[in-house]
Amino acid sequence: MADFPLQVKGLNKSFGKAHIIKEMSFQLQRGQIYGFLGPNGSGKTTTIRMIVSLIKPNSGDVLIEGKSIQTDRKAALAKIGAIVEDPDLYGYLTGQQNLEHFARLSNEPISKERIQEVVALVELQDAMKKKVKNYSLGMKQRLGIAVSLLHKPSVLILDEPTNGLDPKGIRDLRFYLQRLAKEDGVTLLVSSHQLNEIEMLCDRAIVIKKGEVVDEISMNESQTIEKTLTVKIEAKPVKKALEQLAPFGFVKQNGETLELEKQSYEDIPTIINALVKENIKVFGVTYQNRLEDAYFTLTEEQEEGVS
Ligand SMILES: Nc1ncnc2c1ncn2[C@@H]1O[C@H](COP(=O)(O)OP(=O)(O)OP(=O)(O)O)[C@@H](O)[C@H]1O
Repeated sequence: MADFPLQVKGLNKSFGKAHIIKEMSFQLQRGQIYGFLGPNGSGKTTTIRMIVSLIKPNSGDVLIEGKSIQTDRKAALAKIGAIVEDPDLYGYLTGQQNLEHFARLSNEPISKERIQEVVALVELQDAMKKKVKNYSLGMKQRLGIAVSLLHKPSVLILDEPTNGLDPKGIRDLRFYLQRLAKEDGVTLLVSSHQLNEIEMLCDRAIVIKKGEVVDEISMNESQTIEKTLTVKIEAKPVKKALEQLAPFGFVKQNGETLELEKQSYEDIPTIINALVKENIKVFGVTYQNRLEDAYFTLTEEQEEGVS
């Protein structure tokens, strides 16, 4: 039987007359990392706030490990961890003191060993005696994750966790989160606007628009199918470039730009070389990956058909 630690069932939410979330339903498989994508204002944060019971839906339910957030709230929340807004850390306390403080606040007893475990998980051992006000943003983010993991949740929800992180911070975070999923079987839902990051981090992505799920995309497919890029090339003379690109696959001409579908990243230099060696002038090369393509198709082009 399929194992879904988080099930969102027919959620609706209105603010005043505005119907913001409409029959939102999706479910997450255990140990998988899900991206939660959608344009600004599409309802990601509102949905997440309902999942973690910060606000009440008008109708529908959320089941966490089968427990209803409506009728069995305490049991449901015992299995979920989240960072929705900036984690509420105390700057004048050390990392260790912060963790001890949040451990005391927890409904369930949390052992000293568990504190050490979560510190090791986010690799903050060396920073435990340091005051949090002296932490980098990435370290604060990791401490926030450690706090949210104290009570051993099986589902972890992160709302735009890479906001403000530098590239190294983003990469480190990705490694911790992937380890959590693969080694500890934690199921993650991560909202973000960084499509490349979501593609690297996640197994699947749920795409929403105007408060409704429009699709669920598997990232594994895009990783296993090697040739996923649409390469766009501006080159002159266009006709000659078109001839040179033909052996690489289907070429679409869009004004001065040639679009070569289903290419792999590693092939880009070979493609450019084929043009340059024929004295064709290359003015620009861009590429779009599959998630980006899918995202824009789902959230923009459909717009005309709707409303
Ligand atoms: N408390 C509230 N009162 C009234 N309207 C609200 C409230 N919270 C959210 N909204 C509205 O609900 C809609 C969805 O907002 P939400 O923050 O969930 O979107 P989002 O997908 O998380 O956006 P972003 O990507 O910009 O963070 C927006 O139109 C927002 O103005």
